[in-house]
Amino acid sequence: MNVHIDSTATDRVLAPDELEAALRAIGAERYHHLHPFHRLLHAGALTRGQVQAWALNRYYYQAMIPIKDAHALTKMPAPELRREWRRRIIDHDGDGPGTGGIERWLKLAEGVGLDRSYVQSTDGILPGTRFAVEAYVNFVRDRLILEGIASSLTEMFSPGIIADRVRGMLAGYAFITEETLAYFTPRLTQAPQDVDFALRYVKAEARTAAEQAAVLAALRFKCDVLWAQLDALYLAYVDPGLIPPGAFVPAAE
Ligand SMILES: O=C(O)c1cc(C(=O)O)c2c(n1)C(=O)C(=O)c1cc(C(=O)O)[nH]c1-2
Repeated sequence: MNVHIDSTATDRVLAPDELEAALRAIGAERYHHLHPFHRLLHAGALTRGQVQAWALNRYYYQAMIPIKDAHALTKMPAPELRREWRRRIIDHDGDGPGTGGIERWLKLAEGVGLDRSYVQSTDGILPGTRFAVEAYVNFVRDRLILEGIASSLTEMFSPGIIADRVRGMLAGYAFITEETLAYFTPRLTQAPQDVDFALRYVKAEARTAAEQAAVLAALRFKCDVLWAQLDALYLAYVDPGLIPPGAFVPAAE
């Protein structure tokens, strides 16, 4: 698979710290903390049904992350790379029944009043969620490992939004407790650990202008994956409220 050259790239090779600054600038401009759906969610401005729609749809992202990471593993020739990356799969899948991020997300979904088996079926998710999440999995499957690792770097920006979310949701919704949001607590340490490795890898391995352009494009793509999921939620459950056939319909409140 070829490296994809971004039309906005310059020919100049960036110093590693310049590359990091360019990655951070993408987050400042495009990360999903800026999306109107998140602003409403974190401000306590949504109904319980809208919060349920968010939890239900985001489950699909959570459930597919280890599949995405398993694709990444198949492209890693070195044991030390795989050792680092397989930790991510364990973070999400756990190392036994009842453990791991996916299980904690199911608890969050149950905590907001959803049925666990309905969530696991993914029957009620939006088409936009499905297509965006699958685009991420396919991206990591089909592109270079450098691009796959770079696409995980949205996690550079997640501790900030997670802290805002937990604070805002606890303050804004009577039906949310700290226990409901327990998913997010370990993410505050896991995400920086993930990023530490991925950022070092990308800064060391993206040596040509074309590789650096591919890394920047991968992060923009991933911001789009996250943004598109929130667009789908906003359109279906906020404004204009176009719920696609077969998707989750909140109970009247
Ligand atoms: O709550 C968030 O806003 C948020 C964002 C992201 C992200 O930036 O992709 C991830 C997560 N959470 C998360 O919990 C998570 O496990 C995760 C894995 C990945 C990835 O790309 O491998 N991103 C994220």
